[in-house]
Amino acid sequence: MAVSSAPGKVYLFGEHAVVYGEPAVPCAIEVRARVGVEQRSDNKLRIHSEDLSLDGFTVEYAGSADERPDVDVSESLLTAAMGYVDGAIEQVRDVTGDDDVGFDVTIESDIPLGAGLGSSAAVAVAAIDAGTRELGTTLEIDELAERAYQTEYDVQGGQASRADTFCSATGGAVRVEGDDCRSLEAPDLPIVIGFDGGAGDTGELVAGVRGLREEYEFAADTVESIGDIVRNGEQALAEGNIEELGRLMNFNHGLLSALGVSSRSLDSMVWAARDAGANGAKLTGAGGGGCIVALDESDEAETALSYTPGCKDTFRAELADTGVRRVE
Ligand SMILES: Nc1ncnc2c1ncn2[C@@H]1O[C@H](COP(=O)(O)OP(=O)(O)O)[C@@H](O)[C@H]1O
Ligand SMILES: C[C@@](O)(CCOP(=O)(O)O)CC(=O)O
Ligand SMILES: [Mg+2]
Repeated sequence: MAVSSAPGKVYLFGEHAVVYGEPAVPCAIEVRARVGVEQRSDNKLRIHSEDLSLDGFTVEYAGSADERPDVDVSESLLTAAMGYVDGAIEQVRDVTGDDDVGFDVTIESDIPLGAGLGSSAAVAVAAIDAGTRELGTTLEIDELAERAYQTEYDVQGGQASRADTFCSATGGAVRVEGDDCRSLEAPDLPIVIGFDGGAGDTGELVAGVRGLREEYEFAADTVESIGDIVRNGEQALAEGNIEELGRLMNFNHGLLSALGVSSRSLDSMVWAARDAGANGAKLTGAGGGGCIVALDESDEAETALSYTPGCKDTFRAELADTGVRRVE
């Protein structure tokens, strides 16, 4: 068996706009998905996941949808849950040229699902890395990131950026603009996360922004303005200017909100953090529900969030310097 782990991430700036070629700056954080992959003697795929928003489940099937057995979870949840793992295993088969190989896949994840912390990218990166290693191939990080991106692209209906997957594969802070992906020097940032306990559907939210952008020129301009914020944000990050980073994050949240991807609970967590003196706060990832990211050196934002109705969990996140980790 091969086991790999990969980190989740927060977006300092640029989610959604990055799908249309604007730059984005995500940072990997120390919450991880661990995926174990073991080759089977038949061609079946067995997926066991411990940390979905259900009590864990196991499915075993031979690859085609109609061969999937009934399990005690809703069809939509199961399809969503298996999409990324199926896609990752497709990539493993493509690398090794072995189309008939079966696997037992075990997923353990600390990353809340669908909450904007990049659980999908972490699962795809770790599964492709462990699966290819199980068959004797160790991928270069760039190829691993590219193949994980292909998985997200396929599952999200052809609407995805390379930001999450590159960040999860390489770790640290990164800058992604189209297919140009690079690592950035970043100071140790005082990152605080607030989580409303909910989730958003990435594919649907991306489609919503796409629709607005096609319908209104001002929505397209809003997407471009997010790109301008990111370019300023890179400068502030290089200078370690936390005040400026916070101000730009606030601005970025406002534009995401204008694009319809915030929610009442995300907005209340953002305001709770700001009122408590955070340098800035914004939603992270696709939005709709899930997490906000704030910058605050003191404990005030975390304390305020813990008393905020609608905030289910709050914690400080360490930057993850390492991306994919080859555990076994
Ligand atoms: N522990 C897990 N086990 C199986 N699949 C997972 C797990 N964590 C995440 N996933 C996959 O990732 C999807 C969520 O990804 P997405 O909607 O992009 O949100 P995010 O990446 O912000 O968490 C889930 O529907 C599931 O397919
Ligand atoms: C909205 C988007 O920019 C980020 C989605 O992040 P997450 O899956 O919600 O963590 C989509 C993408 O870049 O593929
Ligand atoms: Mg995702």
